[in-house]
Amino acid sequence: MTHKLAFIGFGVVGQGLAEILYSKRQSLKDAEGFESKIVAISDFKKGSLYHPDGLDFEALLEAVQDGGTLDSYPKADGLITGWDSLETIRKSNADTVIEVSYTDVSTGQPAIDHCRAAFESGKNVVMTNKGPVALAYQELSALAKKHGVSWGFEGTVMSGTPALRMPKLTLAGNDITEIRGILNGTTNFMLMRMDEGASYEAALKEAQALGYAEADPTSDVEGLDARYKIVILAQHVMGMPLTVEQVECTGISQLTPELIEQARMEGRRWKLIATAKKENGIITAKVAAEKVPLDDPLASVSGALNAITYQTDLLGPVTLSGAGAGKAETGFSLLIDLLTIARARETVQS
Ligand SMILES: NC(=O)C1=CN([C@@H]2O[C@H](COP(=O)(O)OP(=O)(O)OC[C@H]3O[C@@H](n4cnc5c(N)ncnc54)[C@H](OP(=O)(O)O)[C@@H]3O)[C@@H](O)[C@H]2O)C=CC1
Ligand SMILES: N[C@@H](CC=O)C(=O)O
Repeated sequence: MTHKLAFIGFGVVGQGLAEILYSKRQSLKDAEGFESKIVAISDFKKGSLYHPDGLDFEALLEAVQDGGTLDSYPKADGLITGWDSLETIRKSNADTVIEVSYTDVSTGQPAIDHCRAAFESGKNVVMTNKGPVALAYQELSALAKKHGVSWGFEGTVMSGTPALRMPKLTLAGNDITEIRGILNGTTNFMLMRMDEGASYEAALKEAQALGYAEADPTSDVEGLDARYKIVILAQHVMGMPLTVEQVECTGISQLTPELIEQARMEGRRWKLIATAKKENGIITAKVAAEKVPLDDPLASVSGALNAITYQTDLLGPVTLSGAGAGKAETGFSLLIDLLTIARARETVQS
């Protein structure tokens, strides 16, 4: 069967997934039996399109990448324009909603409502938006279950690097007592560039141009994005209730060239580290810039790479390193969530 997709948001990550689905369509069909079509896109400024028979991948990407909007997409019989996000979720014939709108770090909205509307309409959601997972994990997990649909959010932590799926599947049976890692690509990239002599402002601009930063980069530089991610890890991987407010949080905006130089003289490097620790059934978590010694494995994680160490009772420390942000890297996280849904559907049908 062909998977019918509705995109809410069509920025860096949305286009990243669309490019992968188009460029790998044959190999996905051959290797996985996976076929998809985009039936709808609803984006604030770029516009909204819906066609129940599917939109043309190439024409969509050409319109948005050449003109910045979907306005030049060819008009065809049956094409509907102008639906907002909730209309698109409720009225389209999609079976899966791809939620790739902005992460709102105060309320998680409107993405939480997007998930509610999708689940209540019997649609799966795959998303990279961290708000709903960090702020409404219990409610939305229960709602998806009640409606018999799937909720995938691998890309909310470390883009396509399997920071959620790897521990849940392959470390199952372990007690994970501590998680420590570099969870934000923008700040890790900025710290590398500042260590090389770039100014804070220039380093941030570069990270934005490379598609790593949040729409409001305050979330990156003040540690709010990493705070959401450690909350997601605590809830989903450690199975511990943790709220955003319980996580002490500082970012990197206070780091001056002098502080960076001083760390270098001490044989250390600044890194934005997120930690969650479980002791006697109580979880504590924080996000803060730390001067790590050069022999700490996290010291050599550079650019937009991220790394995470899971402290397990049966295996000891297990470290995973890989991309933390980026267009194709995060587009891939949505693909693996889609393939997981497709494989489960095949298993049920066979
Ligand atoms: N970039 C990355 O490397 C990663 C990003 N993420 C997360 O993925 C999500 C998407 O990121 P990214 O693609 O980089 O962000 P972009 O800002 O490039 O794209 C977001 C798109 O969503 C649109 N949008 C925002 N709110 C709505 C809404 N309510 N309805 C319809 N469209 C909306 C925006 O519209 P417009 O701008 O046209 O007004 C924009 O085109 C974010 O939540 C981010 O936190 C997660 C992991 C990595
Ligand atoms: N802005 C985020 C994007 C991925 O979550 C980051 O830089 O890590």
